[in-house]
Parts: sequence; structure tokens; C-alpha cells
Amino acid sequence: MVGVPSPACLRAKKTRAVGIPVVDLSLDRSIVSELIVKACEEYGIFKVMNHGVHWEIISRLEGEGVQFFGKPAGDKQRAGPANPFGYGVKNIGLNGDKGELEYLLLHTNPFSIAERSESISNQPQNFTCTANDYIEAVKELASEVLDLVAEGLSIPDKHVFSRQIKDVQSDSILRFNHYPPVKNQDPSSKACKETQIGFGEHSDPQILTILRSNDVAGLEICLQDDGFWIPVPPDPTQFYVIIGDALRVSVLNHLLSTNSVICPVCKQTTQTYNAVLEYNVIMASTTEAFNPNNCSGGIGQVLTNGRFVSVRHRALANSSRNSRMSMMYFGAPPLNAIISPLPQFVSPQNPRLYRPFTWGEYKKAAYTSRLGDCRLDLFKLHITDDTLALFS
Ligand SMILES: O=C(O)CCC(=O)C(=O)O
Ligand SMILES: [Fe+2]
Repeated sequence: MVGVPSPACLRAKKTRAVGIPVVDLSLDRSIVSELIVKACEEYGIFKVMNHGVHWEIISRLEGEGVQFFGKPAGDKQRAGPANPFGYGVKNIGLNGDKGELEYLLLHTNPFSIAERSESISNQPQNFTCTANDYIEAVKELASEVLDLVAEGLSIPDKHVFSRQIKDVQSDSILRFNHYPPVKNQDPSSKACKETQIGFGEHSDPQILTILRSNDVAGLEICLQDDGFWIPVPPDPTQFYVIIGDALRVSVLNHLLSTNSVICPVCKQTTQTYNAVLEYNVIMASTTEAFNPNNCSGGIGQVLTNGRFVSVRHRALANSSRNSRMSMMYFGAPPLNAIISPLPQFVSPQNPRLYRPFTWGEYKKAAYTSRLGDCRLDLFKLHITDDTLALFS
């Protein structure tokens, strides 16, 4: 398994300003599902407004986080070390990743929350209740987004993704990250900004992440290989949705193997669009078959940039005077769930790109690799020229 320093962690990239898509969930459902699919293709992250999660639920959990991180170090250590659950400082995982943060990682199972709450709070029942309310609310939001993804992709079983995170055995996680102001940081020093990392570059392994932070900046995304980091402006009243690797794999294969799809831009059912669907680029780089003239309305743009991205992101060390705190719900399937295209979508023309794997296997790969490593590569199937010739 991967044991060397991850090149991704060492890469220095420039920053540029780009608007992250915003999706208003109160709009007409068919519009929302289309916007979400487009955002998943082009960014792998989007902000949701009118999300339906009550402010009280958010602010109560934020209050619990502030209270916990405000405790003396010795008291916080009672909830640690993170193995992987519990309280951790600076060390992220067990493979040498470090960042300028402290964190609290919890399994979302209510029994697990109740047990952990004893070492987290002086009023464990309050903590348990607050965390459970928040988890239920963001799980609902995540499920709604996943149903909209399925609808936007014209997948007949619209609960195919949300069912996974609603399962009682779901392996979903709640994480608090606290980035205290980093003192000896000279904000005018470029080198300093590039090396002082709060949470290193990575993609989230789960299905999707619902992220909320206070109003202190720090989160950045990196789109494709253009070498630029894009700041994600904090917005305490809204949530960011981040696409995870597990969804990328499922959708990649769904799309590759559907025989005809409605082009999201021109609304025509088209084989051509399907044949190349830019998602291919992720693994196979086969765009030749696409003819943009067959499709009006800007599909070329979609094809150039569009893919279902499990976006790479990071958090910079906090150069502000105030602390940054983020809360992430990582929606995951049960450990024994198989991450793979549905069998009816696989054919000789559309072979599997990865061997099927369980969420448990993938999680193990994540825990035994560096934060920035591309763990999906470990599951890639190597399709030889001979195999392809059989189908040509
Ligand atoms: O704290 C943040 O803003 C991002 C952290 C993150 O990406 C993660 O915990 O996976
Ligand atoms: Fe993340």
C-alpha cells in the first residue's frame, strides 16, 4: 500500500476566483435536478440554499463544537486519540498527514454518539440530542440531493443512492474541524501560504459530503488539472455539497452504460452524447466520437468541462484572527455495500472500469493511504488492447 509522500501534498498551485454554483432547492424540481447534475459534472461541489435545515439545529451543534474546542487541552484529550473516531490534533489519519487543526470525528450511529458524548461534553445527553438532530436533518438534505441526482440522470430508481445513506447500517460520519488562528504566519509570504496547510488536498471517499462552516475562510477546491486553487467563500447559513468518490464511481458507470440519454442542454435523446459522455475522460479519455454539431445549446461546453467530479479540496491554515470551524456530514453506505455499476448497465461495449469493491474495502484503502492519494486507482481494471479488439 502507499507509503511514500503523496506528490499531491507537495504540489504548489496558484489561486483564482471562480463562482461556485448555487442551487436553490425551492425551485421547480426538474430545474433543480438539472442544475445539480450540471454542478456535479463541472465542479463536484455546489452550495444549496433553501435547504430546509432549521437554523436552530445548526447553531446548537455549532455551540457544542465551540464549547468542546474551547476546553483545556487535557480535557479534550479525554475524547482522544482519534482511532479513527474521537479527538485528534494535527495528525490526520495514521500515515503521516499533518495539518494546522484539531478535530472530532464521530460515527453517526446514535449508540456510538451517546457513548462518545460522555468524554466530549459535561452534559452528554444534550450533546447526544443535538448531534442526533443535526445528523437527521443533514441526512434528509443529503438524501434529497441524491434523489435529485438520480432524477437528473434519468435513473428509474430514484432512491438508488439515498437508500445507501438511509440504511440503519450506514457508515456515515460526522466531523468537526477546528482551525485556530496560526500565529507565526506571515500573510505576505506566498511560500508560507502554500505550505501551511490546515487540511491537505484530497477527495472525500464517501458518497457525498454536506459541509457547513462558520464565516472564516479557508476551504479551496482544485478543478481538474489547470493548477489553480479556487477559494470557496464561507457561508454559515448555507451548506456546500461535495461529491465523493463512491458516487463518482457509481455515476460514471451508470452514464457510460446507458444506451440513450437526454442531453441536459438540448433535451434531445442522443446516442452520440451517450457514446462519449465526457465522464469517459475520467478513466478512458475517449472523446473522439462526440460531434458537437449534433447538439445545440452549449453542449460542447458541458462536454469539455463536464464530468462527475469527486472534487479535490483542501483547507488552508487559518490566517484570520478568528477560529474557523467546519462541520461535515459524510454520507456513506453500509460497510458491506458493493460499489459498482448495476449489472443491467454493464455490457461488452460498456465494460466495468473498476472491479467491484465493498465500501469497507474502499474505506480500508483510504485509511491505509495518504490523504492526497488517488485510492480509486487501486481498483482500476486494466483493459488490454486484446480485450478491446474482441468488441470492435
Ligand atoms: O474543514 C474544511 O473546511 C474541509 C475539511 C475536509 O475537507 C474534510 O474534513 O474532509
Ligand atoms: Fe474533505
